[in-house]
Amino acid sequence: MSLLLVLNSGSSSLKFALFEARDNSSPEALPVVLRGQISGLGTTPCWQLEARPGQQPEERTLKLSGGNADDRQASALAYLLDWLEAEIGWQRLDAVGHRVVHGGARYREAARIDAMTLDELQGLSPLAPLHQPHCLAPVRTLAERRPALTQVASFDTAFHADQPALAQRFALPQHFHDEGMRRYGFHGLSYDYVNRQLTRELGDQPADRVIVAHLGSGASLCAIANGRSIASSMGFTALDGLMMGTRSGSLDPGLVLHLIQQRGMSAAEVERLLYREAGLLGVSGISGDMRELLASSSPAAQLAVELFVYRIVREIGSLAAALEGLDHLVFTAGIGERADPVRAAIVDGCRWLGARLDGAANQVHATSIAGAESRVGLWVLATDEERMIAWQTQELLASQRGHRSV
Ligand SMILES: Nc1ncnc2c1ncn2[C@@H]1O[C@H](COP(=O)(O)OP(=O)(O)O)[C@@H](O)[C@H]1O
Ligand SMILES: CC(=O)OP(=O)(O)O
Ligand SMILES: [Mg+2]
Repeated sequence: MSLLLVLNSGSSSLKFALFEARDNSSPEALPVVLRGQISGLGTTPCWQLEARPGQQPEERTLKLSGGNADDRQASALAYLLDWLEAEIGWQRLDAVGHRVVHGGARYREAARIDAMTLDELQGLSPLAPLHQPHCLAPVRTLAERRPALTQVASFDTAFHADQPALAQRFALPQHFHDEGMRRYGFHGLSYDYVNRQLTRELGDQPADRVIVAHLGSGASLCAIANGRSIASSMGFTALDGLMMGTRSGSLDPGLVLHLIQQRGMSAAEVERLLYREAGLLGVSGISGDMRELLASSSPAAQLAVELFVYRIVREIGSLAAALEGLDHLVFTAGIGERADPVRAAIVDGCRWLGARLDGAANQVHATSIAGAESRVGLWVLATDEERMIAWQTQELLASQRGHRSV
């Protein structure tokens, strides 16, 4: 059996999955051999392994060395690589597919990683400091341990690469744009997968005007018209747009200048504030984890959740304008799939668009949560970035073997 290993470094988790490689399959058809994650890297690290044939699922807290999130990411990776080596052994793998958050202007589709690619992708780290170093760390480690192993990068940015020119442009002189300073958009593997699932739900009919809300530790929205990304709330970096677990999302660029010029903050201090000390964590002063905020009776926790919802509702308005209307709103990722009160508040804010919730369906996280009178389809669809990465990896290998699968 040929096996594909997938590694997905998010801002609060390290996810992994092992798939059986099968040519000519769709992403949905790839059989999963095992799957799990180390979650809660910013709070309480937890090891989770999904049930496998004849085995119970595992879930336990994990003691990881390191005082800060970066150190915990590194020890989570070391723990996982040791576990994988003992569990499957590298020699059984066809390839490893990695989620790489930033592909810049050059990487518009999945790519095999060689030393030059790795250096180029490493150069994009300042544009995704919470992700890019952690996405690339396992590539380096595996290249050292198993130099013959094929490694592939699947990009968060690729799904957005063909957005209309206006959606990609900042209001800056042309040369900045030519030098790569433009809106890229992220979470593209998730959007691609979720959009496929919506199309299946609609009887293989791509919908005209869709907004997908990927609400995890990182959060963004994507406007999808007939299957193609036409705008996203994230831009040049994954700091833009919505309020997130520890990221501020969009704020007045004049505020950044103020922090530097009037408050005397260094660039590194501003980066730390906006990426790691803001968002749900900064506003609540309690946690960047939505579960903890929903369980808290503190007014600051309530304010953080209200602001999170308010920003999403306003951004939905913006993307609905870009789409000239809205037919379907889809919730996905950690918060989108599991936090029914957050979904209910967002849908309430979208009543002006004709959205009406089926409260009972929402509470049980049903696939369709639209009330009978809703003019907008409302959906909860689980994302599967690992599956998209496995499929893209397999497609790339097949095309390089000279027989592209369909
Ligand atoms: N039952 C739940 N209720 C509310 N929020 C949840 C629940 N489960 C997970 N989450 C949220 O989902 C986030 C993780 O989402 P995920 O998509 O896995 O993030 P990432 O990939 O960015 O690490 C956590 O930070 C947590 O806030
Ligand atoms: C791009 C991004 O923010 O990813 P994540 O949500 O996995 O942190
Ligand atoms: Mg994620």
